[in-house]
Amino acid sequence: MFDDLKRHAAGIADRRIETLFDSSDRAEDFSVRLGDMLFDYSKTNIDEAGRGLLLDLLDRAEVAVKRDAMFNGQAINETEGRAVLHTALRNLDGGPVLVDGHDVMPGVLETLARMEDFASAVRDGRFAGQGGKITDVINIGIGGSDLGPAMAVKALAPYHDGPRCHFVSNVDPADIADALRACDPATTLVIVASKTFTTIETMTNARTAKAWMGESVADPAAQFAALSTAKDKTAAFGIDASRVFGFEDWVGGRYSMWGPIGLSLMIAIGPEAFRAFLRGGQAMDRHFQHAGWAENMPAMLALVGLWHNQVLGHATRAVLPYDNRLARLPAYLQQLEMESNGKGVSMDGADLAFDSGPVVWGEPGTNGQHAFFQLIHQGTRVIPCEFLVAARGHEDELHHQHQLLVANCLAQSEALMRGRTLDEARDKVAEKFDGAELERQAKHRVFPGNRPSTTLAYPQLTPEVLGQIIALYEHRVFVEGVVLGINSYDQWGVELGKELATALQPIVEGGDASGKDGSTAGLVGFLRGNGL
Ligand SMILES: O=P(O)(O)OC[C@H]1O[C@](O)(CO)[C@@H](O)[C@@H]1O
Repeated sequence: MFDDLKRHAAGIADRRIETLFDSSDRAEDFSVRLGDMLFDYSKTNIDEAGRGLLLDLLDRAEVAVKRDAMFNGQAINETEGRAVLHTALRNLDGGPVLVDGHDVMPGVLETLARMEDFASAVRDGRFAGQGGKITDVINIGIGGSDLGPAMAVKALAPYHDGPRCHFVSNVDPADIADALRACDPATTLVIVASKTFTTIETMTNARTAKAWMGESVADPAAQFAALSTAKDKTAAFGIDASRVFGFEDWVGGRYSMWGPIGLSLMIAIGPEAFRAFLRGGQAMDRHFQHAGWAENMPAMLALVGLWHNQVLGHATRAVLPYDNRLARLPAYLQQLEMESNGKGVSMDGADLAFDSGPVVWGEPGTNGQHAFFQLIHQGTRVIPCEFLVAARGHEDELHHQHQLLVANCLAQSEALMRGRTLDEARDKVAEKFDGAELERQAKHRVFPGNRPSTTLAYPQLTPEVLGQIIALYEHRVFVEGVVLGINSYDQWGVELGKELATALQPIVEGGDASGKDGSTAGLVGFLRGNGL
């Protein structure tokens, strides 16, 4: 799949990225626009020929056919026999979407309307707790039932005019305990978010929250809502059907924030702003479906990823939002990308002949600059960086501070590309040192440069722009997955640990650990000896 590209890469191995800018319109040529969003990949070593070979991948993998199959509701999640239709959740004014001949859109729009009614009632007090208007919402969920809304509530803080939102995910009792301590049970709404309504962490925390509420109010279940595909289980938990917001198995957990799983976000920012978020996602869908590949933002973002990870062999990529409210975006993308494309076999069960998706990690700038950027600039491994930056923040009175943020973002990608030569480093320290000491000191100040980065730039982090960004990354994952020939929509790799945890529970509660391996038995013994 990648042989031609690897040969091409070998041929340009010594070429420096900045020399590509000798052609004056490179910045324009090697960037993609959607409305007022810009994806700039000119600071990579991709040239015209390399881009041509990358674009060939899309045809060879029949990405267009598979993209259409996804939007048309075919069961492209082959190992689970399911369609993949999170796009239907934001198909606000679109046409019918058929699954097995049945149009899912009336159901999607009806659920959206019910969510809007409920969110409005919570926000304006028509739905109240047993002690009055809802002041706090606790979303209990994990993975895709947590990361999306948690990331988005933080991202859209300037639009947050509803009750406070708390997100509890970890089975570590510290997580729920901290949230409960901050809330009054009589004015708190608990949302249990779980596609399956079986996830051990979520169900354990939900029971803890119900017991906590039961100590203070007469009818704790009346202050619970549920977001799930499993209505029998939400009923068994005691949550009235009027506060259950269902979805179908064609919405994957990590793709689910556009529907009921986004309820906490909708309560926080209001139905109108939530619709703007959906509209942003839908705009990216339309672009992905209709733009030619070279002008197609998700496709080009995917090809840049494949170039860096599968062709050049860089094992990780850093996501670096110079937008502090996107602090949870790297964690969100870790699930989206790594749970989707962290697979070792292709769709037909054959061992993958190349690397699976990369390790994704990151932190907002400028914080990262004072932490791990040292390694990105001077470490021996190349880490492709993906910057995100807005033209303006929401703090108009502090715009000068925002400008400083932007200067830092642009400076980092420039520094990564240009680096600093030994001669330049010598000049820096020539006044202080001479002779062998000058050489030694200068060496430490050399930056190899030639390190690739991309920048996604947008006017402001509005709900609509956030929708575009999230849908952009979703489609990127799809394209990369299709080219790699894997199923991006299952997650069998999370099962073994879950099974072993279930088997270990009776052992950590005092059972016999002798059947376990020496390390596990030893750790149980140590922890027991220290209060387990
Ligand atoms: O929404 P649920 O069913 O509780 O699942 C939570 C998360 O657990 C996973 O299944 C992985 O364990 C994720 O894919 C999912 O987002």
